[in-house]
Amino acid sequence: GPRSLDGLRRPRSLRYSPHRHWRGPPLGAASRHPPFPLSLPREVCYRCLKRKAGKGDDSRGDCYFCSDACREHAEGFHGIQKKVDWSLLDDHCSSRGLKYPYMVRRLACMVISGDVGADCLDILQPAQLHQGTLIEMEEEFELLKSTFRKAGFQEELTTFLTKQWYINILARIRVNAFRIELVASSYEDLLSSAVASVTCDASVGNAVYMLPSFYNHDCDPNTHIVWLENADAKLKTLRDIDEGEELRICYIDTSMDVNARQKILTEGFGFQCRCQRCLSGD
Ligand SMILES: C[S@@+](CC[C@H](N)C(=O)[O-])C[C@H]1O[C@@H](n2cnc3c(N)ncnc32)[C@H](O)[C@@H]1O
Repeated sequence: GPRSLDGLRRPRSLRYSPHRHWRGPPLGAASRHPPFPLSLPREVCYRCLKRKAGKGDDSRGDCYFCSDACREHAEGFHGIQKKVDWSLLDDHCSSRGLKYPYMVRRLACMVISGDVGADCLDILQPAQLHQGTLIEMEEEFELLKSTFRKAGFQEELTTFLTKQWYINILARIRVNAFRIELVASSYEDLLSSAVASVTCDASVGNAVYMLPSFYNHDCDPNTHIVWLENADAKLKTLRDIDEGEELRICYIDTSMDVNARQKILTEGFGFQCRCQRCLSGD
């Protein structure tokens, strides 16, 4: 059930106002998920997801970094990722429209390069997984493991990569990953993101954060997360919040009826919602 963390309770009342809440690169896994919408005439930074300034796509096939700092930070895991031929996994995921295996892949590269520990997401609450999902995951896991093996990585570098590890990570990513949609900065961007949202997913990537993962869901939330130019996020209050009141965000579209919301939360996120709105049948 929802745990409440003291850190997420407001020490003072909050006025309705934009409120910067956290900064910095997401921990664990941030990933531009291929197939990146080709209709988008812009690129985003491989590490922080910041948009490339200016037009054109002169870095096709390569990774774009918005700064030397991002390039340096990504050096470890990107170096590992570049040594591997990902075509089998890419084909598998793109034909099925899967995005989370890309996040596990990046995390695995981060573990191999020593950027993070294999247990870095263990503190997060996992989603409950159905049998069908578990079977799919076994296939993805075998593909990931054999891809590293074929690339000639020493066995001891990938001993953490067990079926249980894969399932453990996926179960956490599934309920804790944020879809990052950047606010359009220009009219052109607005047009291209409108095109993207019709043709495919408008998000530029997905990321797992630590503190924001502790926000429980509410179908009538009092806060909302926004991304402006990269994976740094802000928490905005949607109304006045009382002292001690729990800050809650909404994981889904609130305009759906109670049955549709419950279905998505159960099947997609792996939990049954027990917020006030659902309990009242609204
Ligand atoms: C992103 S985590 C939120 C933080 C989590 N409660 C914790 O203590 O780490 C999502 C998990 O919290 C629980 N949860 C969040 N909102 C809920 C709600 N409205 N009703 C029931 N469970 C909820 C579910 O177990 C879900 O899998």
